[in-house]
Amino acid sequence: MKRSVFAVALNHRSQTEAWHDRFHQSPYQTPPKTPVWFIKPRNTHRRDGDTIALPSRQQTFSGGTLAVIIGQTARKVAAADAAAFIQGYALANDLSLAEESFYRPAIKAKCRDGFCPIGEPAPLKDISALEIITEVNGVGKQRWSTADLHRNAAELIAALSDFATLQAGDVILLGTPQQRIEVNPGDEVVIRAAGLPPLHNHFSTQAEAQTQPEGHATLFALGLNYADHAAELEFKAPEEPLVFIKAPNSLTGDHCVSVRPDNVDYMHYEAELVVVIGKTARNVSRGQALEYVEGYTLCNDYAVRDYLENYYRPNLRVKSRDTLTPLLPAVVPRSAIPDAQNLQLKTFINGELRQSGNTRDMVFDVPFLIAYLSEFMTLQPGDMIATGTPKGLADVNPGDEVVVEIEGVGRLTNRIVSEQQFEESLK
Ligand SMILES: O=C(O)C/C=C\CC(=O)C(=O)O
Ligand SMILES: [Mg+2]
Repeated sequence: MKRSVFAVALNHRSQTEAWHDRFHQSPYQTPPKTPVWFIKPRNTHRRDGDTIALPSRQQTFSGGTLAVIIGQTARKVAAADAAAFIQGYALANDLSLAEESFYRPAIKAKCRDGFCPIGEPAPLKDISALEIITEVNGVGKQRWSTADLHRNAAELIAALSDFATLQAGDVILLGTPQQRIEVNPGDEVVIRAAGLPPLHNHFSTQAEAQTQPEGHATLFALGLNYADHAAELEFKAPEEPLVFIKAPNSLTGDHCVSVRPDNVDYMHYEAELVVVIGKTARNVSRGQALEYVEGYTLCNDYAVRDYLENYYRPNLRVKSRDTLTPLLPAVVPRSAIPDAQNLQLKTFINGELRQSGNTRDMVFDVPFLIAYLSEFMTLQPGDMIATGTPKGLADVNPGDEVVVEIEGVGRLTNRIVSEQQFEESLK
């Protein structure tokens, strides 16, 4: 079953109390206005009873939480109606390295292999004050209540489905308290809550590789991976890849529409080379990395800058909106692209050239990115890496035709429509 696992940070009162002063300082400036979403991609997914390998020389923390399972397609659902879209609940463990910052997406801390085991589902009538208990080696270590969450399941379904259409089987993790329990190799951890099957996992230094990953292919994206684009946004080029994950609901195809939300000031295009993984990659060296590439395609990584907040920036509400990742379906085999680090990228708006760059200007090249990600995540065939965009961004408006073209890879055309036009088209 293909599914997406969404999670939310800073949703527990103990977290916002602990971070209160920091929220008013750089880089955050103000407390988050909207849920701080992140994605637990398919390499993190495990089941009850699975053994989970812990990274060496780094502290890993348990994050027992409640998972809400979506039962039917949910698009722009009001909180008052959300119950009809909930199939059931399960226990989950949102494992993480230390949460030292909420500014940029925490891929290395939260998306490591096995960092999201989810238990068996069951229906529950009332989760308004459900106690989530964590036991380590048979000893109760943590107990927290869903009554202390800022947003409940219905409110989170409403917030997420407002910009990302959810499908049956999708999951939302409701959050974790500030205090986290450290887990070590040899530990047996059980997450319990009344009315739900417990979630048992053994932790070790080694674990069997994930056989058939269940979730959607992961679409990684790079922020500020061209120094000239970083400069135009008044950032320095990052010293480590700025990786975020785009949700599959945002994908659309060639000659499709992309929806510009009404009442926003700035939605811009981003021409990007996309690498498609062709075979399972884990701990791959930079020198071997291209052997794991099936081929290349291209995407338009649109962004609605009005929705940027300094929490897991760029946040899902900016980058994972329905229809805002047009992707060329055809993949050009690696053999046909002798040097992916020397390709011209162009964007045309209504026939006028507006963006032009070359993949040689990437801050982190394709082999580096594959080696970097595969050091802590198993990359599977079908996973993709959108490698960032060069400078030359501009606003787009309803009626605009946007063409992204990458030398030797292809040409992707899409048209901008308003939210109102799009809603009309669905009737
Ligand atoms: O934080 C920002 O303003 C920019 C983040 C991502 C930009 C992006 O998608 C790209 O550089 O490509
Ligand atoms: Mg981008």
